[in-house]
Amino acid sequence: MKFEVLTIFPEIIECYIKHGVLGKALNKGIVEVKVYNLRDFTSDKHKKVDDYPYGGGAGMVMQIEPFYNAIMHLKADEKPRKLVLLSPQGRKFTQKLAQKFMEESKAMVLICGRYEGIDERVKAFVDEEVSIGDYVLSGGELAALVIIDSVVRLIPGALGDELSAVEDSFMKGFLDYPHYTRPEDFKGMKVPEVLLSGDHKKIALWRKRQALKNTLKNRPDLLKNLSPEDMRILKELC
Ligand SMILES: COc1cccc(COC(=O)c2cn[nH]c2)c1
Repeated sequence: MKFEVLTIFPEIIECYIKHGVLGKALNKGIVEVKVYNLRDFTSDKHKKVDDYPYGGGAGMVMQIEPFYNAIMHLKADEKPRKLVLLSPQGRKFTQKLAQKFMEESKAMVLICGRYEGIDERVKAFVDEEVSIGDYVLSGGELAALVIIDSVVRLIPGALGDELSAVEDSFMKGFLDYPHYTRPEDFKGMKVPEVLLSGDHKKIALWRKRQALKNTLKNRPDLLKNLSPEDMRILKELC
Protein backbone atom coordinates (compact mmCIF):
# COMPACT_ATOMS: atom_id res chain seq x y z
CA MET A 1 0.00 0.00 0.00
CA LYS A 2 1.23 3.50 -0.85
CA PHE A 3 0.51 6.72 1.03
CA GLU A 4 1.31 10.11 -0.51
CA VAL A 5 1.04 13.01 1.95
CA LEU A 6 0.65 16.67 0.90
CA THR A 7 1.79 18.99 3.70
CA ILE A 8 3.81 22.14 4.43
CA PHE A 9 5.55 20.26 7.28
CA PRO A 10 6.94 17.03 5.74
CA GLU A 11 9.26 16.49 8.72
CA ILE A 12 6.25 15.81 10.98
CA ILE A 13 5.33 12.80 8.83
CA GLU A 14 8.91 11.68 8.09
CA CYS A 15 9.88 11.65 11.77
CA TYR A 16 6.92 9.58 12.94
CA ILE A 17 6.95 6.88 10.23
CA LYS A 18 10.51 5.75 11.08
CA HIS A 19 9.41 4.17 14.37
CA GLY A 20 7.49 1.11 15.56
CA VAL A 21 5.06 -0.86 13.45
CA LEU A 22 5.22 1.69 10.65
CA GLY A 23 9.02 1.55 10.54
CA LYS A 24 8.92 -2.26 10.31
CA ALA A 25 6.24 -2.20 7.62
CA LEU A 26 8.30 0.30 5.62
CA ASN A 27 11.43 -1.86 5.94
CA LYS A 28 9.45 -4.95 4.90
CA GLY A 29 8.16 -3.07 1.86
CA ILE A 30 4.56 -3.69 2.98
CA VAL A 31 3.91 0.02 2.83
CA GLU A 32 5.45 3.03 1.09
CA VAL A 33 5.03 6.61 2.31
CA LYS A 34 6.00 9.53 0.10
CA VAL A 35 5.75 13.02 1.53
CA TYR A 36 5.41 16.11 -0.67
CA ASN A 37 6.01 19.67 0.50
CA LEU A 38 3.24 21.89 -0.86
CA ARG A 39 5.72 24.76 -1.04
CA ASP A 40 7.47 22.88 -3.86
CA PHE A 41 4.29 23.36 -5.90
CA THR A 42 4.09 27.14 -5.59
CA SER A 43 5.07 29.56 -8.33
CA ASP A 44 6.23 32.60 -6.38
CA LYS A 45 9.67 33.24 -4.88
CA HIS A 46 8.26 33.32 -1.34
CA LYS A 47 6.61 29.91 -1.85
CA LYS A 48 3.37 31.35 -0.53
CA VAL A 49 0.65 28.80 0.34
CA ASP A 50 -1.95 30.93 2.09
CA ASP A 51 -3.78 34.24 1.73
CA TYR A 52 -6.45 36.35 3.40
CA PRO A 53 -10.02 34.96 3.30
CA TYR A 54 -12.52 36.46 0.85
CA GLY A 55 -15.42 37.81 2.91
CA GLY A 56 -13.07 38.74 5.77
CA GLY A 57 -12.70 36.97 9.11
CA ALA A 58 -9.82 35.82 11.27
CA GLY A 59 -6.85 33.83 10.08
CA MET A 60 -5.55 32.74 6.72
CA VAL A 61 -6.79 30.25 4.13
CA MET A 62 -4.59 27.84 2.17
CA GLN A 63 -4.67 28.62 -1.53
CA ILE A 64 -5.87 26.12 -4.11
CA GLU A 65 -2.96 26.43 -6.57
CA PRO A 66 -0.28 24.46 -4.64
CA PHE A 67 -2.80 21.67 -3.91
CA TYR A 68 -3.92 21.62 -7.54
CA ASN A 69 -0.34 21.52 -8.86
CA ALA A 70 0.62 18.74 -6.41
CA ILE A 71 -2.47 16.64 -7.20
CA MET A 72 -1.92 17.01 -10.97
CA HIS A 73 1.73 16.01 -10.46
CA LEU A 74 0.66 12.82 -8.64
CA LYS A 75 -2.07 12.01 -11.16
CA ALA A 76 0.43 12.21 -14.05
CA ASP A 77 1.27 8.51 -13.53
CA GLU A 78 -2.43 7.73 -14.13
CA LYS A 79 -2.42 5.16 -11.31
CA PRO A 80 -5.64 4.91 -9.23
CA ARG A 81 -5.53 6.55 -5.81
CA LYS A 82 -8.03 7.69 -3.18
CA LEU A 83 -7.66 11.37 -2.31
CA VAL A 84 -8.56 12.12 1.31
CA LEU A 85 -8.75 15.58 2.87
CA LEU A 86 -8.27 15.63 6.67
CA SER A 87 -10.63 18.13 8.22
CA PRO A 88 -12.88 18.67 11.28
CA GLN A 89 -15.77 18.83 8.80
CA GLY A 90 -15.19 15.32 7.47
CA ARG A 91 -16.96 12.01 7.99
CA LYS A 92 -15.90 10.34 11.25
CA PHE A 93 -12.89 8.00 10.92
CA THR A 94 -13.50 4.64 12.60
CA GLN A 95 -11.87 1.21 12.69
CA LYS A 96 -14.41 0.09 10.09
CA LEU A 97 -13.36 2.93 7.75
CA ALA A 98 -9.70 1.97 8.32
CA GLN A 99 -10.60 -1.59 7.28
CA LYS A 100 -12.43 -0.26 4.20
CA PHE A 101 -9.47 1.90 3.17
CA MET A 102 -7.08 -1.06 3.60
CA GLU A 103 -9.30 -3.37 1.53
CA GLU A 104 -10.23 -0.93 -1.23
CA SER A 105 -7.27 1.37 -1.76
CA LYS A 106 -3.89 0.45 -3.20
CA ALA A 107 -2.82 4.08 -2.83
CA MET A 108 -4.09 6.99 -0.78
CA VAL A 109 -3.27 10.69 -0.97
CA LEU A 110 -3.64 12.38 2.43
CA ILE A 111 -4.14 16.13 2.11
CA CYS A 112 -3.16 18.14 5.18
CA GLY A 113 -4.65 21.57 5.76
CA ARG A 114 -3.43 24.21 8.20
CA TYR A 115 -4.45 27.72 9.31
CA GLU A 116 -8.21 28.30 9.17
CA GLY A 117 -8.59 25.77 6.42
CA ILE A 118 -8.16 25.36 2.70
CA ASP A 119 -9.88 26.92 -0.33
CA GLU A 120 -13.19 25.05 -0.77
CA ARG A 121 -12.43 24.47 -4.46
CA VAL A 122 -9.77 21.91 -3.50
CA LYS A 123 -12.63 19.55 -2.60
CA ALA A 124 -13.47 19.25 -6.32
CA PHE A 125 -10.31 17.09 -6.59
CA VAL A 126 -10.86 15.06 -3.40
CA ASP A 127 -12.70 11.73 -2.97
CA GLU A 128 -13.34 11.87 0.79
CA GLU A 129 -13.19 14.39 3.62
CA VAL A 130 -12.34 12.61 6.89
CA SER A 131 -12.24 13.73 10.51
CA ILE A 132 -10.46 11.80 13.25
CA GLY A 133 -12.58 13.47 15.94
CA ASP A 134 -14.68 16.40 17.11
CA TYR A 135 -11.85 18.81 17.77
CA VAL A 136 -9.67 21.19 15.77
CA LEU A 137 -5.97 20.46 15.31
CA SER A 138 -3.33 22.92 14.14
CA GLY A 139 -2.95 20.86 11.01
CA GLY A 140 -4.05 17.71 9.24
CA GLU A 141 -0.67 16.00 9.70
CA LEU A 142 -1.57 14.32 13.01
CA ALA A 143 -4.84 13.11 11.46
CA ALA A 144 -2.92 11.78 8.44
CA LEU A 145 -0.60 9.85 10.78
CA VAL A 146 -3.61 8.39 12.63
CA ILE A 147 -5.00 7.11 9.35
CA ILE A 148 -1.66 5.73 8.12
CA ASP A 149 -0.97 3.99 11.46
CA SER A 150 -4.43 2.44 11.85
CA VAL A 151 -4.63 1.29 8.20
CA VAL A 152 -1.09 -0.17 8.12
CA ARG A 153 -1.79 -2.24 11.27
CA LEU A 154 -4.55 -3.98 9.31
CA ILE A 155 -2.34 -4.99 6.36
CA PRO A 156 -1.68 -8.76 6.59
CA GLY A 157 1.87 -9.29 7.83
CA ALA A 158 2.33 -5.73 9.10
CA LEU A 159 2.05 -6.67 12.78
CA GLY A 160 4.37 -9.65 12.48
CA ASP A 161 2.73 -12.72 14.02
CA GLU A 162 1.23 -11.10 17.12
CA LEU A 163 -2.56 -11.14 17.17
CA SER A 164 -4.16 -7.73 16.89
CA ALA A 165 -6.78 -8.34 19.55
CA VAL A 166 -7.42 -4.64 19.93
CA GLU A 167 -8.52 -4.29 16.33
CA ASP A 168 -10.69 -7.38 16.59
CA SER A 169 -12.64 -5.98 19.54
CA PHE A 170 -13.26 -2.66 17.78
CA MET A 171 -14.36 -4.48 14.62
CA LYS A 172 -16.81 -6.51 16.71
CA GLY A 173 -18.20 -3.29 18.16
CA PHE A 174 -16.82 -3.01 21.67
CA LEU A 175 -13.79 -1.83 23.61
CA ASP A 176 -10.82 -3.99 24.54
CA TYR A 177 -10.48 -6.14 27.67
CA PRO A 178 -7.94 -5.27 30.44
CA HIS A 179 -4.34 -6.45 29.94
CA TYR A 180 -1.83 -7.57 32.60
CA THR A 181 1.76 -8.81 32.59
CA ARG A 182 4.50 -9.58 35.18
CA PRO A 183 4.77 -9.07 38.12
CA GLU A 184 1.72 -10.89 39.53
CA ASP A 185 1.72 -8.62 42.59
CA PHE A 186 2.86 -5.00 42.31
CA LYS A 187 2.76 -3.23 45.71
CA GLY A 188 -0.30 -5.33 46.64
CA MET A 189 -2.04 -4.74 43.28
CA LYS A 190 -2.68 -8.31 42.12
CA VAL A 191 -3.39 -9.75 38.69
CA PRO A 192 -6.95 -11.22 38.56
CA GLU A 193 -6.77 -14.90 39.59
CA VAL A 194 -8.66 -16.09 36.52
CA LEU A 195 -5.78 -14.97 34.28
CA LEU A 196 -3.41 -17.27 36.20
CA SER A 197 -5.79 -20.25 36.07
CA GLY A 198 -4.82 -21.56 32.63
CA ASP A 199 -8.53 -22.16 32.01
CA HIS A 200 -8.81 -20.60 28.55
CA LYS A 201 -12.60 -20.86 28.44
CA LYS A 202 -12.95 -19.06 31.76
CA ILE A 203 -10.35 -16.47 30.70
CA ALA A 204 -12.17 -15.80 27.41
CA LEU A 205 -15.48 -15.35 29.27
CA TRP A 206 -13.86 -13.05 31.83
CA ARG A 207 -12.31 -10.95 29.06
CA LYS A 208 -15.63 -10.68 27.21
CA ARG A 209 -17.43 -9.61 30.41
CA GLN A 210 -14.73 -6.99 31.10
CA ALA A 211 -14.84 -5.68 27.53
CA LEU A 212 -18.63 -5.35 27.65
CA LYS A 213 -18.43 -3.72 31.10
CA ASN A 214 -15.85 -1.18 29.82
CA THR A 215 -17.94 -0.50 26.72
CA LEU A 216 -21.15 -0.07 28.74
CA LYS A 217 -19.34 2.41 31.00
CA ASN A 218 -17.37 4.46 28.47
CA ARG A 219 -18.90 3.88 25.02
CA PRO A 220 -22.51 2.61 25.26
CA ASP A 221 -22.97 4.00 21.73
CA LEU A 222 -20.87 1.10 20.41
CA LEU A 223 -23.24 -1.54 21.85
CA LYS A 224 -25.25 -2.33 18.72
CA ASN A 225 -25.93 -5.65 16.95
CA LEU A 226 -24.70 -7.74 19.90
CA SER A 227 -24.90 -11.52 19.57
CA PRO A 228 -27.48 -13.24 21.84
CA GLU A 229 -24.58 -14.56 23.98
CA ASP A 230 -23.08 -11.06 24.38
CA MET A 231 -26.53 -9.64 25.12
CA ARG A 232 -26.96 -12.29 27.86
CA ILE A 233 -23.60 -11.32 29.41
CA LEU A 234 -24.49 -7.62 29.17
CA LYS A 235 -27.83 -8.19 30.92
CA GLU A 236 -25.98 -9.91 33.80
CA LEU A 237 -23.87 -6.75 34.14
CA CYS A 238 -26.86 -4.42 34.36
C1 LIG B 1 -8.89 21.37 5.97
O1 LIG B 1 -9.27 22.38 6.86
C2 LIG B 1 -8.79 22.30 8.16
C3 LIG B 1 -9.13 23.34 9.02
C4 LIG B 1 -8.64 23.34 10.32
C5 LIG B 1 -7.82 22.31 10.77
C6 LIG B 1 -7.49 21.27 9.91
C7 LIG B 1 -6.64 20.14 10.41
O2 LIG B 1 -7.43 18.96 10.58
C8 LIG B 1 -8.10 18.84 11.78
O3 LIG B 1 -8.11 19.72 12.58
C9 LIG B 1 -8.84 17.57 12.03
C10 LIG B 1 -8.86 16.47 11.21
N1 LIG B 1 -9.64 15.53 11.82
N2 LIG B 1 -10.12 16.04 12.96
C11 LIG B 1 -9.64 17.28 13.12
C12 LIG B 1 -7.97 21.26 8.59
